[in-house]
Amino acid sequence: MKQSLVFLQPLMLRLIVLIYPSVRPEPRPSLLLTSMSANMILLPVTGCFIFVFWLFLGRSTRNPTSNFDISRSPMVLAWLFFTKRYDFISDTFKRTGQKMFRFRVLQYNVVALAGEEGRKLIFSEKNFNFREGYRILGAQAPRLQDINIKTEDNTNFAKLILNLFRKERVVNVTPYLLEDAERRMDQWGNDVKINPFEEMHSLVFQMTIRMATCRELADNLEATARLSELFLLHEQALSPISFFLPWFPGRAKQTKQKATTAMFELLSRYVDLRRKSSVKSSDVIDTLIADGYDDSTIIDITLGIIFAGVFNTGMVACWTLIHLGDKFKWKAKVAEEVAALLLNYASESDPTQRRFSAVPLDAWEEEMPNLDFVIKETMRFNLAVIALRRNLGGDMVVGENTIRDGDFVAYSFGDAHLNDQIYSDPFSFDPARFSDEEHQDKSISKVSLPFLGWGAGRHPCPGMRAAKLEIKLAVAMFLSKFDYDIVDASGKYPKRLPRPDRNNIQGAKPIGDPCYFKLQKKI
Ligand code: HEM
Repeated sequence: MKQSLVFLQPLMLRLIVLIYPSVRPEPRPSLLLTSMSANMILLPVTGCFIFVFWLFLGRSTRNPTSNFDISRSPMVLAWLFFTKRYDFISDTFKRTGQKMFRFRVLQYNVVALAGEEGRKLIFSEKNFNFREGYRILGAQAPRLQDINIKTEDNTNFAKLILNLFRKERVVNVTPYLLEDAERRMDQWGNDVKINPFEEMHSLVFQMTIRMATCRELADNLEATARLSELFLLHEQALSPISFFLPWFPGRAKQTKQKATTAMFELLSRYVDLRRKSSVKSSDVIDTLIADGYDDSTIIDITLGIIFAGVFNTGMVACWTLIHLGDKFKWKAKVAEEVAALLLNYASESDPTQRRFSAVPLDAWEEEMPNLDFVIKETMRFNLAVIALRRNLGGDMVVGENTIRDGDFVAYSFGDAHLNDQIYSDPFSFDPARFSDEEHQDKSISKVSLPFLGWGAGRHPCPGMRAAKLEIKLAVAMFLSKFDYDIVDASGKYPKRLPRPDRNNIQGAKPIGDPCYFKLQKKI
């Protein structure tokens, strides 16, 4: 079988090369099959050829005898890397007992790193490119270039975000974020059951839209809900095929393009509205207009911000409340902290939103140590990011191995966050490990970069201030408005709480039976 396939190898390559311009070395217009019907037949047939070709014949790795190289079919490795990324990396490190291994994902080499040295390397090496790492192998943001809309080059996205989320702008938007939170929570009512991964997530989405666009859009709940649906549609279109064969004109590509076009049209209306308005504000769209960006670039930037924030921020807020609902001592501590903050800065007789708005940004950022520990522990426990980079600086020798020019480099946050040499009993949720209480984890301070939740080294998260504030405002308002119990569909405390899907590359989605919050209004 294998021998006959070897014989067919050049033939298959020729066929692929003839049909698809994107993999052809040189254009040959006369041989291009252009009709739709021909394509509809040829695409699946060629897809099968590609599959068989890679499954059986793709080179495993350059040196299958070394322990560094994982010798399995690149197609199987690609599948594992797409569907079971976290498990595949952790299991392979466990099995090999090494701190570094290389594997092939279709045409790409990926070097996975582990341990303190690996961590320091990936976060500090200047030749490891962040953008290139995520562009091909990371979760895919909606991009206007996918619908053939040109934008200005915006290479320093991180710097732009730091500027957009500088202190005075965040201070201006805070009262409106609180208004969003209060309005939503009042709608939830009393003695009701809500699904946090829907209701809380949707609130944080609205807050992110407010942070990232303009107040007209954030105030329009219908338009915000539509945008949320479109992000979900775009996310759901991500499949192994769309990932590794982005040019393949299948349903996933069409869905992604449809969703991106609809997002573009929706956001265009608001950019246009703000451009025509005579009253300027400090909202992101107005700031970008004032900085001279064209409409497409403004939309591309806002899509990038929403994408960067939306899955993580909403998920961290939801998981924080799940953990608090399970750890009564911490729920009480954080609720007391919120009450003390309000007492300190606001008059008790004022309405809720005004009391919360009276708390200065510095106090939200610095005077909530218990909520800080809980959020940090939530991120340690739940976020299973696989950091990605691409080596663009030539071959690099690391110990006995070489990371070649063009290789991708991957590091699983779980290697630090769920490591029992750094965090005692890492699968138990215990915010005290970060506190100065006696049962803090002493080993945390003895290693480099033990906590990576907000990035580290050359790429710290520039959205941290905005994201942390959204989470704190939503959680604080929730705790001051409600007593809540976690319940399952039958109304009882769940036998097992939901767990984060560590293999999901789009964020820590819950797996297991759904759980709900049973709410009792306090005020
Ligand atoms: C809870 C929410 C968030 C979490 C947990 C989070 C986490 C992270 C992490 C871990 C990294 C580093 C990734 C790596 O090294 O490979 C990062 C980078 C980044 N984050 Fe966030 N982030 C959040 C919210 C946001 C928001 C709201 C924005 C935008 C406003 C944002 C924009 C970015 C950008 C642009 C980078 C890349 C920085 C660079 O290129 O140097 N993030 N984030």
